Amino acid sequence: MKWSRDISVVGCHAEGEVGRVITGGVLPPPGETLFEQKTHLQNQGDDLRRFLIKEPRGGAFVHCNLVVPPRSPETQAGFIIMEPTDYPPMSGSNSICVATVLLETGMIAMQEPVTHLKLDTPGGVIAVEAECADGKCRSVRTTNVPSFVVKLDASCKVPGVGEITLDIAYGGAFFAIVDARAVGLDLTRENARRLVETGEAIKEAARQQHPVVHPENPGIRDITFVQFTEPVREGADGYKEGRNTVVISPGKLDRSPCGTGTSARLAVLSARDEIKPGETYVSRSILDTRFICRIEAVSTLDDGTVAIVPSLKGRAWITGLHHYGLDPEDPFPEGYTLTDTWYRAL
Ligand SMILES: O=C([O-])C1=[NH+]CCC1
Repeated sequence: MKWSRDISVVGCHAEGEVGRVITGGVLPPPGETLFEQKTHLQNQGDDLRRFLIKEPRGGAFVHCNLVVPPRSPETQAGFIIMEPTDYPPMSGSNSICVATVLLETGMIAMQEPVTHLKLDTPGGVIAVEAECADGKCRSVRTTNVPSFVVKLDASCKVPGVGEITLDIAYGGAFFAIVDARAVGLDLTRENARRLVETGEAIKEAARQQHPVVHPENPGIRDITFVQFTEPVREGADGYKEGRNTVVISPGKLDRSPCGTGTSARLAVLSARDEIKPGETYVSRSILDTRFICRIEAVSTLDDGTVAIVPSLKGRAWITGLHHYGLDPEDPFPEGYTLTDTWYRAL
């Protein structure tokens, strides 16, 4: 066997959402910050993402996280999130996968019963609290970056859908949040393809009609995801509970409750005075997996925007240890896609 590339990857999923973790074979990209490193990868090193996420080594369901040395003070490691078409600044399910892999593979020493970490991401520093026992992470609580509302009840004209109302908020990426009833779709597995098609149409229209930029980082801009929601109700355990599903381009649903999407939704609920700091909120996915969430604090951005600091707790499971190699004669060194599983050509 003669490979020109040999990349070590730990397979993992958090509450059903795949979050593979690159643990070897890739040097850190240049850059003084994780955001600069992410930008370098995006602009000059995207072959890594294509090699691992496109077929035949990946698929439209794959997310990959590159572990890099920390850049911010007091952090123990950093990670850069690579998705089927994007490099989001932060990701809840991926943060739970990365923390679980770092601790269960011993890259960072596990402390039982609780390990506290600070991890560096392109969207900022996040705090992680992992409940550990017998060498395993039983749960991971991530305290996310400040999340805030951009617009409530914005109008959006969507070809093939009509005029709808949506909220726009940031939770580590920008989300257009739509009540699923407005498009006549229930959040069921059977509706997955229709939710994706409708969500992608809404995303394109919302990006054009509602351009957004992060007040503290002009490099973080544009709506990345559409989140469909069901109304908040009281769950069986007495906590407020809301189901959602997030559409991830080019064409899949987040199988987890989506930590950044839930963070954006909590910012909207807080702005509408429908949830208080410290109150438990259960976010459920289309698979009915759960993140247990809270608003940990209320803060203000540099421009005076009111923000919340949300946390989400869930669990990840390691599914395999992989070496992805490139045979110099492989005809697909940067992979390929077909619209049968990728929904649209890339
Ligand atoms: O949990 C999260 O924030 C996400 N999961 C996949 C895309 C973003």
